[in-house]
Amino acid sequence: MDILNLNEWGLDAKAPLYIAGPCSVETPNQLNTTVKDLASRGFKWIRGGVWKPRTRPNSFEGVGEIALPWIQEVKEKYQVQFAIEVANPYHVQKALEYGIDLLWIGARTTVNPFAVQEIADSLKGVDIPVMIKNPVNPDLALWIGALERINQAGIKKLAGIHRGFSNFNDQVYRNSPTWQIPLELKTRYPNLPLLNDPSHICGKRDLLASVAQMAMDLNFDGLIIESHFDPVNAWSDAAQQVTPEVLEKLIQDLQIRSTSTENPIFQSQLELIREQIDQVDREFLETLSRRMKLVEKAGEYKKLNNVAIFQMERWKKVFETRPEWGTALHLNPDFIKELYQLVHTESIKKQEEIMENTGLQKEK
Ligand SMILES: O=C(O)C(=O)C[C@]1(C(=O)O)C=C[C@@H](O)C=C1
Repeated sequence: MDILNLNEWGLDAKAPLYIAGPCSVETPNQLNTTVKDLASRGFKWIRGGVWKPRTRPNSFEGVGEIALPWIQEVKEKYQVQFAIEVANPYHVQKALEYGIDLLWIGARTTVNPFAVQEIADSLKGVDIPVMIKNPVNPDLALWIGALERINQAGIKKLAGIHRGFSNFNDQVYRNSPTWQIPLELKTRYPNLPLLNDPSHICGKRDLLASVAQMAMDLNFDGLIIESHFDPVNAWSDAAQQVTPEVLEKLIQDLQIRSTSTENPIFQSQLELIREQIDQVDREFLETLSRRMKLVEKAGEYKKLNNVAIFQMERWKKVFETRPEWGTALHLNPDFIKELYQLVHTESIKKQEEIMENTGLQKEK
């Protein structure tokens, strides 16, 4: 993809870029009060939903295009850049008509290649930054596909927004962060600016700071956070918005880390640690390979005796004891559970291969 760095956007956009503002634009007064406060605290990029795709009907779906002249007014009054969500070519047309500075495509639109393509077609020949939120489901290819469609329409001021992924029963987050997906995106497209949206990941105010810090620790290029002058009475997403004052404090408290350092002592120390990690990984893989050889042996033995691959009692025991052993070694038991689930799946696959090479009847 042919993408520009944030500092090449020519819009005073450099990392970390903070975009703050209400979930939805509600009234001229709500917009004015919130933007005035944010601008006085140095926020130059404001967000505000005009059209709101909601999961279920009968919830507030945004005030619609009547908000656009209100936005124009606050942009002028407080000298801020304004970002809104677009979900179809009509939204794009209206946003451009009213001088909106940045467009974002929401998670529910990113999942639909037809919708994204229609937006892309309506952006041909237009020079405006576009940010694309991850699709609601954890599908990296779909996210990349949307970025490619918009990029192919000639948009080089392009960025991703990580807003987390829908989940069935995450007890902590509204949308599971599943950090490995945005990290994989960044690995594949190192110059693609990537923002984090703690508001939609957290769903509640008290988690915002920790997720925002995690994003900074992982080298995200900025944050898009919801802020409302009166969060509790917000018409949408009341639980996850914070006042401009709270937001300013949250951002001041963030530890911003650099990607690397020129400090030669740091470099040589890190190099030393990495050599040790290489060595440990070799030993780790040799151990894993030894385990797999034993699993193969067990598979051969089962084949000879026509015994089923899956041994529930044994597996239950393994799955119970390994997290305990891990805990004693200061390892996170949930991590060990995930690890052993993968290991067991691989064991079964290996033993399946062994069974398939036999003339004996496979038990189900
Ligand atoms: O104990 C066995 O029977 C094995 O084959 C090993 C193993 C494992 O990976 O630990 C694999 C499959 C069984 O379901 C249970 C355990």
